[in-house]
Amino acid sequence: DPTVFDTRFLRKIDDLGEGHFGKVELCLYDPRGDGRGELVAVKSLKPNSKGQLACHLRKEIDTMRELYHHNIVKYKGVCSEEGGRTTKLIMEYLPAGSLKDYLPKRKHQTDLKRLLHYALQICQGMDYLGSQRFIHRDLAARNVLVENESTVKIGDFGLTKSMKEDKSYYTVKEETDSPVFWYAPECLMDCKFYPASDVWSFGVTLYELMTYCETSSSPTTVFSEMLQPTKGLMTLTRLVEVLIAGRRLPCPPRCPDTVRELREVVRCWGIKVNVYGVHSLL
Ligand SMILES: Nc1n[nH]c2ccc(-c3ccc(NS(=O)(=O)c4cccc(Cl)c4)cc3)cc12
Repeated sequence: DPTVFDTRFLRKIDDLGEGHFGKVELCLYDPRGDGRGELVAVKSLKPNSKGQLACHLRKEIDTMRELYHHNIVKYKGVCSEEGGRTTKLIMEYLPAGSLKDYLPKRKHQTDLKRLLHYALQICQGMDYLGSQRFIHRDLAARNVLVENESTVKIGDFGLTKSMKEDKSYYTVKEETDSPVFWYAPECLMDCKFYPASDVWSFGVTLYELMTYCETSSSPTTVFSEMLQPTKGLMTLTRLVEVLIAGRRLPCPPRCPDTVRELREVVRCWGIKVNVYGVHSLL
């Protein structure tokens, strides 16, 4: 079975990213032992992670197994260790890394047309995800990978949830280390995630694209300055207050009005009320 990887032949080369409970590593899978094996990206839990997190990773694996799209990172298989008690997710390796790694270094070679081409591909990947009745819940530039200067792929599904047949949203039970500055108001206020919540996060990701993912202009930097000096839970309360007051991330320099309108007025951060929970900001 080509989707089963033997841990004996998996050798770590580098770190690719780290979440609260997991990590993504670049590994060489070299069953012939001649150093000419295949480079893969391996997602695993950090040591001493609690049992329920192993269940989360297995659910992420089950999700990725079902996804086939040009703008979604390819699932390659799994690698089990410790007698099957721990499982690692094996994905295709994209050497250019995430938009967060790539854009700041390529600012002068990336024009508006290409930024919007990336935005379109993120939409195409997310549209496919929605068509499979999944809500991503963590769309952000750090989770969008660059295959080459013309192609990007959604690269992490750690918070992705499937909507039950009879439901149009997902209720969060417990959440740690939440990417609150990418969250729509209904997520912050009611812990409910709708497909439209991903649209809000796409608006924040579009803002990251238009600022070339520069840390000085990042949503975290800008919102933290906006909310000073709150900390912890107060940040969440204060963030909801400023969003209800109508404040938003600023329009990046040289951002065309059409893109600003897409983000702020028409689709992503619009102040709308409807039964489907599209940003139920009053
Ligand atoms: N360069 C790559 N090729 N294939 C990949 C698959 C995933 C990733 C990846 C995807 C997402 C991240 N974002 S991240 O914020 O580091 C992250 C978030 C949640 C959980 C974890 Cl373990 C890591 C970091 C790396 C990179 C590559």
